[in-house]
Amino acid sequence: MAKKKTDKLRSQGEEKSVEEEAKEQAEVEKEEEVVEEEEEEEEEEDAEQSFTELGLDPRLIRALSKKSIENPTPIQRVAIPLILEGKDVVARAKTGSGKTFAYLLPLLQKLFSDSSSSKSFQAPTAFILVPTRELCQQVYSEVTSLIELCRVQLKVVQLTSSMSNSDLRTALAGPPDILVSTPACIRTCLSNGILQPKAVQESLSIIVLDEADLLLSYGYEEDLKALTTHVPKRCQCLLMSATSSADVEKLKKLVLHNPYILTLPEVGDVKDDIIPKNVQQFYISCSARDKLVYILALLKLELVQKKVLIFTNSIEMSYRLKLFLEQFGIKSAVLNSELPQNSRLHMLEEFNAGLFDYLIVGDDGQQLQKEKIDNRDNADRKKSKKHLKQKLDAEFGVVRGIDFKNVHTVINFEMPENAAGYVHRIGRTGRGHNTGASVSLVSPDEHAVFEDVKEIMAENESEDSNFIAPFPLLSKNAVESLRYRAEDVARSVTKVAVRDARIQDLKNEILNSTKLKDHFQDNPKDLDLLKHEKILSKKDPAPHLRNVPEYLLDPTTQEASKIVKLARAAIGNNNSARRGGFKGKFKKSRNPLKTFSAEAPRKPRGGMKRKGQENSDGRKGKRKQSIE
Ligand SMILES: Nc1ncnc2c1ncn2[C@@H]1O[C@H](COP(=O)(O)OP(=O)(O)OP(=O)(O)O)[C@@H](O)[C@H]1O
Repeated sequence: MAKKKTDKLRSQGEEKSVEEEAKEQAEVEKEEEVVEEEEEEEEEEDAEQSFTELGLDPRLIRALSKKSIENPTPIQRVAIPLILEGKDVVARAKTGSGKTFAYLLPLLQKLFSDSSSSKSFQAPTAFILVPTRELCQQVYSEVTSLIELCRVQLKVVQLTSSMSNSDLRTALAGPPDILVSTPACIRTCLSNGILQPKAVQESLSIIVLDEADLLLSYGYEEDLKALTTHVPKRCQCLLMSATSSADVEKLKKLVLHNPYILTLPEVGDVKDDIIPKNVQQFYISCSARDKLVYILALLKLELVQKKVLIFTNSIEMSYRLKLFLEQFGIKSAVLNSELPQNSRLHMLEEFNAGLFDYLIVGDDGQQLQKEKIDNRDNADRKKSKKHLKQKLDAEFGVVRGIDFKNVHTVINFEMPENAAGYVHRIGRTGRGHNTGASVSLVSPDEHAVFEDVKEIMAENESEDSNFIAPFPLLSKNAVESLRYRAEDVARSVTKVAVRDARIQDLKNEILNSTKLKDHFQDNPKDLDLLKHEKILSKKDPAPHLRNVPEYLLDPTTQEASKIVKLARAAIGNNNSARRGGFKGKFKKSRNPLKTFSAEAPRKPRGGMKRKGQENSDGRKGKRKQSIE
């Protein structure tokens, strides 16, 4: 570059001595160096702007550092200073782009300085509203951990609609500084006089609507309307969303007074450019029947990197897959809407902590029914248009917003119902600054949805954009070499085995409850009862559990089943093998599901529940429904 400048000087036709030229050349070079240095510094500043430069409190920076988070993500770079300035903000950024810290960090910082004045208030200073209980728990954990690391005196509570009025009252006594909840629960608190509207008007200084694009589709519009009438004008409102849908626009008008809209360039429109660029996407075309062989090959031959999140479309298929993989020594856990809330959270924690590598998610859409809208009229809901939309959103109800940590690969064992579901599933990898990959097993009857997905990818295609390529690492021979064994084992995973596994998971959850352990210490007879029931059920299982009904078995499975029975008889051990036929091969302690220690009280039959006993989230016995 310096040379160019000197050439230019020459081209101007000036006659100079060699000495003068050398001097000039040196000056130009020096000048260039300075310019280059300045440019580099500017670039670095842009890319590496630190949390300190964003004006973040050193306590928060230290806390982040302890979590190995050193540099802000783009959304954090833009949002944090604005929120610190007190602006209302609508922030749209891809899933996994760090939106939670983008609002939590400035929110906490504001509360650090307000904490002394807020003590006279009768209601929390900050509300964080999310669509599901899982998200509630996730945000609550994140806030609690930051507060602990910062060593500040701030109190945070999470409230769910399933808590009794007295539990809600107890939680709100004080009051806490931060309340994490769903809109439905806040409405309950307001209408039951647990939260006084006047107190809210006086205290509330910041309200966050997280996963805003889901709040309306989850049916919270009326709840939000009920709350907004009590939100004071001076209250700062933040709206965080992964997409820019009509619902977000509606919500913006409903809640925000004078919003500062952050439209990050990488955020698309309804097509939702929300798959991180650092996720490589692959597909494998195969018949539905061959999917088990293919996934076995992928995992057994270690062709995908761990940790792996595997999506199916039903709980039944999830357990089938788990039992199938288990036969090959691949241990996994099933996350599904059937398991009680605390078990799901506990399983997530274990997966995130790296205690096991394969998590199968039954993305069955039922979770929504359990999670949202606790105390409202279902008949009305069924009639509403919203209900239809909720059904669609349920597609990613299990996964949306949940922060699965360090997932390297997402496998679509079954394709989701629609392209939006695909995008949300794939968005579980490549989060933060990580890279990731996805492999979708696509059968002929899933081609329509796959075509939709490809269309979306093509629309977003640019030089460094996403595309879906055939999975290159799996040869036909490799698949064929596993086919015989895989098909043999697949046949042994019967409907009854699947049902037993589901029931067993629920039982484990009951028996491993920490709170129940305390209860059993006080009431040993209750434990005897449960054990007795276990022994009885082992000795004398109901015929429909013991024997696979004929109509469920194809001839090969019947044959296999006979052989297994003969083999058992020959070794004189009818008890060691379980009804599923193979689960007993694995040690309890090594199965992640066996380590559940969910803290909620179980309410097994036989009146074991201690009066007033509470779940870890403050709820009183509500497990019965789940167990049944
Ligand atoms: N500055 C950062 N550096 C590195 N990792 C980060 C940073 N900020 C957040 N993360 C991590 O990135 C992951 C995704 O963050 P987060 O859950 O906030 O994303 P999100 O945008 O809210 O996604 P979603 O829309 O799916 O909820 C989390 O594990 C979080 O700890």
